[in-house]
Amino acid sequence: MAATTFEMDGSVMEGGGQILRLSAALSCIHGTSIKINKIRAGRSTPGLRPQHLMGLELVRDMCTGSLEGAVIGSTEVSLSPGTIKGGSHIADTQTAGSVTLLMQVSMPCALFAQGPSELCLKGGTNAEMAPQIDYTLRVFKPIVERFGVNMDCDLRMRGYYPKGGGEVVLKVNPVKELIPINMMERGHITKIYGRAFTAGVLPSKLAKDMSTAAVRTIRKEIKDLYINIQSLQEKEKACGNGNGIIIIAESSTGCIFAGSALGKKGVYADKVGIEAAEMLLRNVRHNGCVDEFLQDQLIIYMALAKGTSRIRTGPITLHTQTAIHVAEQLTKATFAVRKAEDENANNDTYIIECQGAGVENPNL
Ligand SMILES: Nc1ncnc2c1ncn2[C@@H]1O[C@H](COP(=O)(O)OP(=O)(O)OP(=O)(O)O)[C@@H](O)[C@H]1O
Repeated sequence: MAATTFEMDGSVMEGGGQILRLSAALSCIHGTSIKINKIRAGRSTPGLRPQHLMGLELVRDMCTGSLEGAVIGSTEVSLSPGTIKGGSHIADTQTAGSVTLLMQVSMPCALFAQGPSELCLKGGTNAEMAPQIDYTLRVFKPIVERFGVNMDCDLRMRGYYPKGGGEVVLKVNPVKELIPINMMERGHITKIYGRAFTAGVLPSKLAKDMSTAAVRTIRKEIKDLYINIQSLQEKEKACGNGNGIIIIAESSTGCIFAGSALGKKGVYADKVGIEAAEMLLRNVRHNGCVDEFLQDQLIIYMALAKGTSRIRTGPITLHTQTAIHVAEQLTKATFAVRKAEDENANNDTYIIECQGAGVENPNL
């Protein structure tokens, strides 16, 4: 391993898998070795879980690097990256480990590759504590494309907890550099829509119950918009049993927000619908341009972009604070967070500003 190995403390702030994903991706992009210790020390089962391990192995393969200490349960790993070549790679969590979190770790690397990448990612597509694939496709994708990202994602099979079995194929073209984004005008909400689904042996009534309860909850606060939440029974292209909902709101200025939830044993379907609706309302109320999840997911792109990015958002999450901490340690980007004080701001409106590092793809 090269003498300049950076050490990252995996236990700081959020202390979860996100530190690992961001550190590995940035190490890969910069071609600098990294050692991450105290991995997921903030979690009840510390160390690498299948999703984290597969994510690290995927990054190692993408950058023809080497990985030490990467086994399930490990709390310390070292990554020595080589060149990011592009090409086809497969990562299979063999569990319901989230494919969207595999996308989180691998996509930034693919952007700085020598050529196009095609990544076949297997696991859970609609998993707890992670973006549902519908969130990644309908909320994350259109916004991240504003950085100049060119991606395509083919959802081949949905998979749920505990079986997994989902599959997506992600195609990413490399970029010379990323463009900064400016999302400061929230405008007004013009559209609310979504999907409530059941799959496998679960009755289709659950989807209707989730949808009805969600619409009723949103109606209490937003009275003048048609809310179109489709109830679907996944028949083909779905592995195992599951139910869940995602509700998306769009604004007149192109902002996109979501609230989502998944069914759990013993939880009534209408509760699942209400949970998603309340999440959406919470994210619409703060008058920002991105929701509480997109907030942390955009940080790495802001940090890599060439120039100043600004996003208006709600209260800064611990995930976002952690992402900023990692990005400032591993890139030359600097972030400033302040309260918004214009006439459209309320007590919960904040602005994240980033002087991006302007990382250039040396391979193009
Ligand atoms: N409902 C949701 N909608 C969209 N994104 C979500 C949602 N829930 C979580 N996320 C995103 O998923 C990521 C979760 O990161 P986190 O580090 O907590 O997960 P992890 O790798 O599973 O690790 P750990 O098990 O250690 O928590 C974050 O980027 C967060 O914004």
